[in-house]
Parts: sequence; C-alpha cells; structure tokens
Amino acid sequence: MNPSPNLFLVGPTGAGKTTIGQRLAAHYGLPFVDLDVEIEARCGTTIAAIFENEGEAGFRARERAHLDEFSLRNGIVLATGAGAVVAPENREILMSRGTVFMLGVDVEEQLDRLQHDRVRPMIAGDDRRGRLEHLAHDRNHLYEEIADLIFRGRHEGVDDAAPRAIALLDRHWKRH
Ligand SMILES: Nc1ncnc2c1ncn2[C@@H]1O[C@H](COP(=O)(O)OP(=O)(O)O)[C@@H](O)[C@H]1O
Ligand SMILES: O=C(O)C1=C[C@@H](OP(=O)(O)O)[C@@H](O)[C@H](O)C1
Ligand SMILES: [Mg+2]
Repeated sequence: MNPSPNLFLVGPTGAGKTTIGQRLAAHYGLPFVDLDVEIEARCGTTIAAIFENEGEAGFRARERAHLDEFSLRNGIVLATGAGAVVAPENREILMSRGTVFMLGVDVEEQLDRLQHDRVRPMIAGDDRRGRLEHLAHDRNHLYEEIADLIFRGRHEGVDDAAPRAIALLDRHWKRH
C-alpha cells in the first residue's frame, strides 16, 4: 500500500514517466495524472504549439502553475515532464507533497526509444544525441537530489519494466 499522499514521477525524457506511470496507477488503484496532458487540455493546444507561440518560458510558467495545483491532490500518481525539476520551487513542491520516484535512462536508450518521436520540442532539430547529453548533464543530478527512490531503466520492454518498478516501490514502502 502507498502510505504517502502522492507518487511523483521524475526523470529524463523517454524514461517512461508517462507510460510506466499509467501502469503504476492501475496497479495501485490510484488516479493517474500526466502534467503535460493536463496542460494541453487546459490550453486547448499541444506542448509543441505552446513552445512555438509562447517560448519555453511560457511553457515553464504553465508547468509551474499546473504542478502547484495538481500536487495538492491526494493519492494520485503524477507524471511530470522532464524539465519540471529545473525550477527550485518545483523541486520543493515535489519533495514536500509526496514520494518522488525517479525513472532513470541513459542517452543510448533514449535515442532508441524516441527514434520515431517528432513532437518533443526540447529534442527537436539536429544533433539529438548532443541535446540529450546536454540535458542529462544539466538535469540528472537534480532528479537524484530530490528522489526518494531511483529506478534504473534498461533495454527492456514496458511489460518487463513495469513489474520491476512495482517491486522496487513495494520494497520502498515496506521500509517507510
Ligand atoms: N522499458 C521501458 N520503459 C519505459 N518506456 C519504454 C520502455 N521501453 C520502451 N518504452 C517506450 O519509450 C517511449 C517513451 O516513454 P514515455 O512514457 O513517453 O517517457 P516520458 O514520459 O518519461 O518522456 C514510449 O513510447 C514507451 O512505450
Ligand atoms: O525535457 C523537457 O523539458 C520536456 C519534456 C516533456 O516531457 P517528457 O519528459 O514526457 O518528454 C514535456 O514536458 C516538454 O516537452 C518539455
Ligand atoms: Mg511524458
């Protein structure tokens, strides 16, 4: 059972916050919220269009407001976007309002999983490898800093990853 109010998924793009998050929510019988989906629904447009029309700063402002709102719910599984941890106030919100579960993944695996993805603005354009390496350098230490527990992704399908993540969480909750 989940003794803490919320479960927050953080980690790099393509780590599986959205996909594994849904599996975790279904397993524990908790509502699932994906911050990016909520932002798109509320704004009536796509993340890519928000970046285009308002710049990254506009998206970050919306991300901050949505995180503040949804993290106040009780007993949800919430998938953040990979950049949500960059703002210190967001890290504070995540640490103080739930269990922070980091899903890790390395650049090689990200390139493989996201090879057909054309909608994520932070990795759009040339030199995707370089962009991912840069993001990893800037952000990985922030995920690790706020994480209550860390799941290390490997080259495996979601059907193998999800039960591993559940087993890790179960062990964590038994100890806390
Ligand atoms: N072992 C795995 N764990 C998580 N996602 C995986 C795995 N293997 C493949 N994928 C795929 O990687 C893609 C990116 O996952 P996604 O949930 O969108 O990541 P995030 O929300 O963290 O950016 C999805 O298409 C997902 O099906
Ligand atoms: O890396 C980032 O800053 C972003 C990651 C995306 O979420 P995923 O982590 O689900 O790709 C989404 O929030 C937005 O495109 C910005
Ligand atoms: Mg996602």
